[in-house]
Amino acid sequence: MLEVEQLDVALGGATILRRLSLELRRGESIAIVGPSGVGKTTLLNCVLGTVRPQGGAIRVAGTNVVGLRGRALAQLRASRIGIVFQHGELLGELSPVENVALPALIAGRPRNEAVARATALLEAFAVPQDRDVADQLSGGERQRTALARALVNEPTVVLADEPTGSLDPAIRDNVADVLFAAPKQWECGLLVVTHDPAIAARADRIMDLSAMNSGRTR
Ligand SMILES: Nc1ncnc2c1ncn2[C@@H]1O[C@H](COP(=O)(O)OP(=O)(O)OP(=O)(O)O)[C@@H](O)[C@H]1O
Repeated sequence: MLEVEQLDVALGGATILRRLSLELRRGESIAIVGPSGVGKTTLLNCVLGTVRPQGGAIRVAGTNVVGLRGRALAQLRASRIGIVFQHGELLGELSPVENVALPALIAGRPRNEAVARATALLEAFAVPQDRDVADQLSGGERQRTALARALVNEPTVVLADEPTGSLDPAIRDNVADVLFAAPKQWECGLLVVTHDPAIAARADRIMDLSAMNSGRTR
């Protein structure tokens, strides 16, 4: 699903990731942990193709992201990768269904199909659908909507950067239930960056970047 092989990344003259390898399989979740500045978000950005590594390969469903540009990169990202951010990053003035359907519409799916899939995902994640705009959703509902949006194009890989970081503990657990059920339920791989040990512990595997990055120099 996702193979990272011997990844070398330097930013601003400093080595961030060195010879980093990992393999994420279908139905599996991996928590990426490590101290602030170790390169967790940088790793996600490399998978997205927004940070270009100096060396190594990142294969998403067999296609190497490294070296892909422009339209080919955008297409791979849209069809194969879903993203969940810390604060949901929904479009507040659109409805929950519109937020979730949007990536499917951009990918060229017919409107009725996009709306039907968005509606089904929101229902599965118990997000109220009678709200006019996403700004009316609670924090937990927003994150569940963001996960629905990440899944709407049936991605190979879901990347989540501190997806529960802005939630209080009771709601955090509810969002984590939905998040960690996703790989098996929707047949994708899940890469979660987190500072929260309770969230990391729910992943199938934990990778500590400070331990994995051999010979890192700052
Ligand atoms: N565009 C850039 N140019 C130079 N340095 C950068 C750039 N982007 C990130 N960095 C640096 O790379 C290092 C890794 O950043 P990254 O955001 O990946 O860390 P992180 O592990 O996700 O940290 P946190 O847990 O605080 O979010 C940091 O020292 C950061 O300042």
